[in-house]
Amino acid sequence: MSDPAPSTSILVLNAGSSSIKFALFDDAMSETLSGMAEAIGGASKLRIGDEIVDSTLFDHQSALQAILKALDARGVSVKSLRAVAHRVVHGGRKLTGPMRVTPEVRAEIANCTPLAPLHNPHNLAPMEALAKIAPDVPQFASFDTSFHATNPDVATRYAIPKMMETKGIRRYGFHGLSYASLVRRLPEVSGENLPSRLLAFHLGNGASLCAIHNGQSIATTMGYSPLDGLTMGTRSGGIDANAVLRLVEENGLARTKAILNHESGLLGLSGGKSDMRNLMLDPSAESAFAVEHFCYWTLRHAGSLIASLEGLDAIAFTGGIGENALGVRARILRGLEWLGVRINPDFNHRNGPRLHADSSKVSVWVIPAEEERMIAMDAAALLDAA
Ligand SMILES: Nc1ncnc2c1ncn2[C@@H]1O[C@H](COP(=O)(O)OP(=O)(O)O)[C@@H](O)[C@H]1O
Ligand SMILES: CC(=O)OP(=O)(O)O
Ligand SMILES: [Mg+2]
Repeated sequence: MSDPAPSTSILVLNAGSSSIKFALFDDAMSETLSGMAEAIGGASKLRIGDEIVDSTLFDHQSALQAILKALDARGVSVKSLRAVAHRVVHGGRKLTGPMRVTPEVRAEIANCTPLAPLHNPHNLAPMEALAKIAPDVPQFASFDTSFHATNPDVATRYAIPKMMETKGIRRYGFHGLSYASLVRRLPEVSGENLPSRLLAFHLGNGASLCAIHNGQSIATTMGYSPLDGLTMGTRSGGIDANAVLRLVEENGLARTKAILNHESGLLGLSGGKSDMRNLMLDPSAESAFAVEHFCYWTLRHAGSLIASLEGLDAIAFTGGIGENALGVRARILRGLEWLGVRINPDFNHRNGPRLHADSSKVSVWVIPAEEERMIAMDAAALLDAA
């Protein structure tokens, strides 16, 4: 990697529910520096390249401070950046494509916080902090929801009265920046045209699937918020609305929100572990059940999306679990053997990029999520157009 070139660099901040990933891109869109604050609030680490520079990150705010300090120590001053570009998880109905961050945009992102409580506050806080520290540096936002704008109404409408729909109670879908980067990268990695019927598995702390038809999202497992669909690190995934109402009656609104967003999923099932790496190392029956629940529900949802695609040509895994947890991938792919999926175990051990055996009727790939590059490309296009 070349030296970071601060004055022409775009800094990308990608705050997930358990991590802040960051990367610097130069004018030629080469990544000059990247890192990640991971497992924030738990066994946290701040990594820059292969170096671990800090390990006590209590929350997203202290993680951001540690990132800015580490960048400064490497000669990268935020004040001299060309731009800072952010991932924003929920743009709601109004924020539908990449845009410059203005006070009005920040207010709308704040309005969408109830729809993505684990994410939007962490996306917004760095924008506000940087607007104070470096007011002259332009900031841009790219939205996880945008990629799913191509979903047909029948996929996005809940079967509830029209009045609710006009208030924005509908399915949006998330991880769109990851899926958009996967659509861009898959032909480059595979050396083949983009498959027509592609099922993408974004398996991270948050997890979702996306049915991609000729490069466009037609269905996805997350809905109104990133709570729906698969079993996740701390989120329940799909749960009957009447069960939620009963939880609210018995525990109140605030407690129920905390239970479903922060205390459920792998954490709730295992009795304390949300991190797939830790779960896979733990021999307890609870941890094994949590991993099986994750795989089983991923498969149940995969079946639904394969039906929406009317068949399947290719599968791609991405996200921290999708890219690294070979046992989870093997279990999920075993559950798809009825479709003619066959993998080469050696390829799976090497984390791909190709996983399928020659005899497979469906091609299977591991494509590292490049959300940061996608966000930097969006910001560069807006800067060039200005
Ligand atoms: N080598 C690995 N083996 C198994 N799981 C892994 C590995 N590396 C990362 N993970 C899992 O990936 C998840 C985090 O994924 P990531 O996409 O980084 O999350 P976020 O949703 O915060 O962006 C965690 O459950 C973590 O344990
Ligand atoms: C939308 C979402 O769940 O994001 P993450 O996986 O980064 O938590
Ligand atoms: Mg993520």
